[in-house]
Amino acid sequence: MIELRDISIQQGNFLLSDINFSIEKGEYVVLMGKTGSGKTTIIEAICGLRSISGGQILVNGSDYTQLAPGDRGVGYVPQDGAVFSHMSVRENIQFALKLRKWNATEMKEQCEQLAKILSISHLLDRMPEGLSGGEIQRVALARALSFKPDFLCLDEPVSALDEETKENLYLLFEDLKKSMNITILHISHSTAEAKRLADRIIVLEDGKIRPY
Ligand SMILES: Nc1ncnc2c1ncn2[C@@H]1O[C@H](COP(=O)(O)OP(=O)(O)OP(=O)(O)O)[C@@H](O)[C@H]1O
Repeated sequence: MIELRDISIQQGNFLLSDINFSIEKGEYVVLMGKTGSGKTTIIEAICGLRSISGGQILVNGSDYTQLAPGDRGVGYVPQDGAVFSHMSVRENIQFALKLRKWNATEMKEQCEQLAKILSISHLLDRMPEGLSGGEIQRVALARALSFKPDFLCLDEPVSALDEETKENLYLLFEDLKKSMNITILHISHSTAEAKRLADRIIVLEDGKIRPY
């Protein structure tokens, strides 16, 4: 279970305060809200990529608030993919595995299995420059899933994809939840997508979290 307790974040003139919500183990929660309402800010705080000015982030009762991003076990798919431009697709996908000292055979197997699932096997030896938006999203997803995270944060992960690829990814997300019991927090602007995937939808409005 992940719990945000009285989180406040100040960046420039933008302030979020007293953000409280929790997500049960294995639950799929979709976070909605107007553009600029602070959804990415919240997800990045959970991943340890934004500093918070108050409150606590608890995972299974342990305080993660000050933990380095790499020690949180959170897989993150940023809004624009944000793949590392100086690394090949394969190196991007294996990045977190290298940090975790997987051996070369395990890294190769895991990378190739994910690439197959996400239909990017033919891209493994390409550099990110020139990849399409949809290809970048799938590389980012493979990178986030590589180390088998317990918790996955998805920031509009299918926004650049065609309907058929979107549907394939929805099936993949549903399978991750069912077969691997991964806890998922997914930002979406699509009510249809949220209803299709979520166990629960929450909305960030006027700086507060409320149920849909
Ligand atoms: N470093 C920063 N300094 C000042 N303001 C910032 C900074 N980073 C983000 N903001 C502001 O914080 C607000 C929330 O941004 P955030 O990206 O979290 O919104 P969002 O809900 O994810 O939006 P969208 O749906 O458009 O992706 C925005 O007004 C943004 O301009």
